[in-house]
Amino acid sequence: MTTQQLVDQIRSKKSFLCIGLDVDLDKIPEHLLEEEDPVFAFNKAIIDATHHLAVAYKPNTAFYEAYGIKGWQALRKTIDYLNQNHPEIFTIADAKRGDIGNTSGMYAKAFLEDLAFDSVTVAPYMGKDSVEPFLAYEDKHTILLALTSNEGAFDFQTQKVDEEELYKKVLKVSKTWKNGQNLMYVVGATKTEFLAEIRRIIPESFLLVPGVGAQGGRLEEVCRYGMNRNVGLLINSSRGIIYASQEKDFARAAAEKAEELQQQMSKLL
Ligand SMILES: O=C(O)c1cc(=O)[nH]c(=O)n1[C@@H]1O[C@H](COP(=O)(O)O)[C@@H](O)[C@H]1O
Repeated sequence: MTTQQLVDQIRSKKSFLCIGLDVDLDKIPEHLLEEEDPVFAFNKAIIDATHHLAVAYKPNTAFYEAYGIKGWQALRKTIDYLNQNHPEIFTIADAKRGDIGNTSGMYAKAFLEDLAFDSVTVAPYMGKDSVEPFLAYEDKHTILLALTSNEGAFDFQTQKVDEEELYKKVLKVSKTWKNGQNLMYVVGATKTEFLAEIRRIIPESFLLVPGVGAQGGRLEEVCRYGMNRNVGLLINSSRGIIYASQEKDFARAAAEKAEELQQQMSKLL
C-alpha cells in the first residue's frame, strides 16, 4: 500500500485509528475457548465489528509466538483475513526486529513477503545494515522505533551522544539510508512533550503512536504537536479497545470504544 492510499483512507474514514490485536487467552471471553482457534475467532469478531472505524490493525507478534505453532497459525489466518476482506486496511506486524544484514533479510521475508503485511516494526540499535534489508521492500513500510512509550525510553533514547539525544540521531541518520525517505517512526503517546522537536526533524514522515488508552497518553496532545498536512499519524490502542468487555458482548463493546476514538479523531482532522 502506498502512503497516499493510507492518507486517502484516513480522509474517507475520518479516522487515523490503529487497533492493536494483542490477544491474551487469559483475557478473551470464556465461550471463545471452545472454538477450534480461539485467537482467530476473537480477531475476526473484532475486525468485523471495527473495520469501518479503523485504518490499520497491528498484531503484536509476541502474543502469537507465545502460543507456539497454533499462535503462528492464528497470526497467518488474521493477516490473510485482513488482506482478503479489507485490502484497503494498513497492516502492521509489530515484531520489533533487526539483526545483522542477512538475518534481517529473513525477518523481512517472513513478515513482508510470506505473511504479506504492509509494514513491520524494526529496532534501530544495530544500525544501517540491520534496517536496509527491510527498506529494500520499496512497496512496503519499515517502522523504526524512535522514542518509545515506556519508562525505559529514558535509559538510552533520550541520553546524549556527541551532545545530541540518541533518538534525534536515529531520526536524522536513518533518513540518509537507502530508501530511508520511506521510513515511518514509532513515538509513544506518553512522550508528547518531544513531538514538536521530532516534527522539526521529520516533518513529513508518518508516526505510529502507541500508548493512548491503557498507558495514559492523550489523543488531543498527540494531534496538537504531531499532526502534519497529510495527518501523518496512526494512533494505536490495543487493550483499551479489544478488552472493553470480556463477556459475550466483547465485539460490540470494542466497536463502541473504537467509535469514541474515531469521533474524537474526526473533530481533530
Ligand atoms: O511498537 C509498538 O507498537 C510499541 C512501541 C512503544 O513504544 N510502545 C508500545 O506500547 N508499543 C506497542 O503498542 C501496543 C500498546 O498496547 P496498549 O497499551 O494495550 O494500547 C503494544 O503492542 C506495545 O508492544
